[in-house]
Formats: sequence, C-alpha cells, structure tokens
Amino acid sequence: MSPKTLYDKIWDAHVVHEDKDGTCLLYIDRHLVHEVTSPQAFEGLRMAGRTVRAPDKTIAVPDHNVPTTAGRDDPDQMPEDSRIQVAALDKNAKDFGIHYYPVSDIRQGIVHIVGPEQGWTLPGMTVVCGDSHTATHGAFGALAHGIGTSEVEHVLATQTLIQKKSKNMKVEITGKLSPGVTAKDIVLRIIAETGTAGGTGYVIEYCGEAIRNLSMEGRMTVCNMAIEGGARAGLIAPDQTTYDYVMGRPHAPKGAQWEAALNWWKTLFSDDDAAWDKVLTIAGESIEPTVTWGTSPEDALPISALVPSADSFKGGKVAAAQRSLDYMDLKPGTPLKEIAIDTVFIGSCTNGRIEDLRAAAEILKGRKIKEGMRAMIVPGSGLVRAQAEEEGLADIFKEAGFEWRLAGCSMCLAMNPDQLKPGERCAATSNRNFEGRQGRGGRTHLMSPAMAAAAAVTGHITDVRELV
Ligand SMILES: CC(C)[C@H](C(=O)O)[C@@H](O)C(=O)O
Ligand code: SF4
Repeated sequence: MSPKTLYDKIWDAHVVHEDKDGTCLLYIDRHLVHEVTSPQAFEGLRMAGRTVRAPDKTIAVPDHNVPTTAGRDDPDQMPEDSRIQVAALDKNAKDFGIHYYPVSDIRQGIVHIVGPEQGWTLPGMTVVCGDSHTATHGAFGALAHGIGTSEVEHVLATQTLIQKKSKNMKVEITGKLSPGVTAKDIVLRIIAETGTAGGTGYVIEYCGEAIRNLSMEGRMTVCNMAIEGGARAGLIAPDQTTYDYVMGRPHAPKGAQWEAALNWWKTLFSDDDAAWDKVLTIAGESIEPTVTWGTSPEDALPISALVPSADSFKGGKVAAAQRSLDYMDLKPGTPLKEIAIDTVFIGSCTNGRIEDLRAAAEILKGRKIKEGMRAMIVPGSGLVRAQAEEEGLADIFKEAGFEWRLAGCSMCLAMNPDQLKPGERCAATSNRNFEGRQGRGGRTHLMSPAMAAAAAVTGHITDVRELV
C-alpha cells in the first residue's frame, strides 16, 4: 500500500462515490448547526418536504446572537433580528428532532466548544458546520471544515457532502516553547509566516514536539485558526492526550465500542514516507508572545517588535499595510508594548476554554485592571463557566474588575450586544481582527489569554513575561 497522510486516511474512509474528475461524495459523521447559517437550510427542507437524514448525528446550539448578560433567556432581552434567528433554531431543532442545547441549558455555548466537550467530536470523523471555524475539531484528528448554507441543507438532507480533495501541507513546530508562550502564539506565528493565503488549497497537519506537548485545549486553539491561514482544515494526529480528553464524555463510545474505536484511532497518523505538497518548519524556541498590529491575522509580530512602516512591505501589500495603519491609528516605529488599550475581551472558540481562563487567572490573581478599562471574560460554554466558578477563577476575575459573562460568541464578532464603539481599542483572544469585526470603527489586537490579561492590568499591550 502506498504511504498516506492522516488526511488521506480519513478522506479515503469516507468516500461514498468518486466521479471521474475527482469530485467526491463524502459521508459526514457529525453535523453541527448554529442559528446564523441554518434558517434557510431548514426552510429548504420544509419546502421540499424532506426530513433530516440523520438527526442523531446533528447537533444544534445558539451562540452568535445570544446576549451574555443575566436574564438573556427572556426573549425580550434580545434585539429583534437575534430573537428571530434563535427562535427559528428552537423551532427547527424541535420540528426535525435533532440534538439541541438551548440558551437555558448549562451545556449551551459556542458550537466549537460544545461539540468536543460533549464528546460529539471524535478522531477519524468528518465534521462539518456552517461556520468557518469548524477547523477547531481537527485537533482531535477529525477532518473538520466549514460549509455554506446550501451545503448545510445538503448535509441535513443526505448526511453527505460534495467535495474535491485538497493538497497535503505539513506544519512542524519542533522543540519546546519558552515560558509565557502558548498555542495562540504558535498559530499567530504560523499565519505571520504563511500569510492568510499560504494554506489555500491545502489541509494542514500540525506536528512536531511543541504540538505534541499541547493539551487538547491548546491543540484546538491552533486548529481553530487554520482557516485564517487559508487552509481548508487543520489536523493533529490523535494520541494519548486525545484519548484521555475524549474518554467518559457523554457521547463518546463506551465499553467494547470504546475499544473498537481506539483500535481505529491508533491507525490515524501520517505514514513516515507520506508525500507532502508543502512543508513549513518552525523552531518552538524561536516563538515569542505574539500580537497583531493590523487588520488581518497575518499582521502578527513578536511582542518585542515595533509597528512596521508600510514601505517595509512589497507590492500590493504596501497599500494594504498603510490602510491597516490608518484604520488602527498606529504610527510606524511605535513599540507594540506601548500601544494603549481600553477594552479587553477574553473568550471565543479560539480561547474560551478552561485552560485559557486558568492562564488569565494566573496573571490576574491579586491584581486589578487599570482604572477605566472595560474588561470581560466570556466562557465558551456554560460548563466551562461552572468549572471556572468551582475552581475559584471567577472570583479572581471579579475581584480584578472583569465582568463575568454567560457563554456565547460575544465580542468576537458584532452580532450581539457585546460590541466595540468606534475608535475603541481591544486586546482580544479571538481569531479575527478585520475592520469592524468587533463593532464599527473598533480596533482589535489579537493575542493569547495571558497577554490579554496582562494588557488589562497595565492598560497597554504588555509582554506577559514581565508580569509572572
Ligand atoms: C457567522 C459565521 C458564519 C462566521 C463564520 O463562518 O466563521 C462567524 O462564526 C465568524 O467567526 O466570522
Ligand atoms: S466565537 Fe467567533 S470565531 Fe468562533 S464561531 Fe463565534 S463568531 Fe465565529
């Protein structure tokens, strides 16, 4: 047998039919659904008189629109458009008999945090969702990617998806990370090197010692941003860390089924002599805490750097950099560490898990946020929130002056009441720093939870290593 990559193996195991031109029909193991990209898909089913083909493999949760303040399960707390989308999901979940975690359920949260937490996401699966950050689930060695609303309807109706195979890219992070450097810094550094188009046409497998040493939370952070580097999906081969995380979760296999699953999962790695279409290697030791200065995730630099000048770029990038500098209101040559921040957002499907909250709490313990700072921590799910309360993290956040919110996408994107006002500058743990992403005219600097917590304390972007 010819050697295969992990991606090849999962792909081959799911092909139902292949056309002469390479177009395939893939079987889908899990379909995750949220309120923004699903209403028309369900409407399409209704109009065609169809049912959901595999309701047991279809899981829905509202996350993008939901407010994160107390009393939010009262529909009157939501603006009209949000209320309509959430009510539609409530109704569709009920009418079509799919698994559902409504706003009132403690298991509700961001779809990419709920799926793994409940054991829906397992190694070797194909996982899709009408959401670009579905790449997150690749951390389990699952082939996971976003799909459009018409594809959501196709998967609901048939449990299959029409796809063409991508190319194989390997990103290896060798060696060890330095203290204060996290999964977020790894992925920002990768995107800084590849650019937002470097992964276009590829599925990326992340490997190497520094990746192996990450927890599942950290691996999810890395895969979450595969899409920001342009890749179709990100993957990490499953290992003991993965099995330990999955075992015992509500929807993970049990008993003899667990053993059978484990036997298959243990075959899920890239063969030594597998062929790669593109390879990038980065030394873990060379990665510093990393932040973005511009309006694209590729505009990322080590914390020790200065804001670049537009003419340090080439070709079309010169104008883009100038536009970023203008929008971000930054002067070239300013140390990143001197950029003043007025808002801090810790949360999102990139960094809203328990490990992220622990990292923030470690910095915030016994400290207060800078006077006048608006700072919020939004756990990625109700269960993350409950665990953080049990571990005493919530008390640390509240004592430091942070708002302690309910689960949802929150200030990651301006689809709910948590938004930046024009000109506000935010240290954010999310994954996109596009113009207006967190609110019209708002300015976003992406960084790790520990770095965002440090900025909340000092009032400016800070090297977290100076605070520990
Ligand atoms: C609203 C949704 C379709 C969108 C996505 O696809 O990623 C959102 O989650 C985002 O992060 O921009
Ligand atoms: S947290 Fe942000 S990136 Fe993740 S699904 Fe929600 S809006 Fe998209």
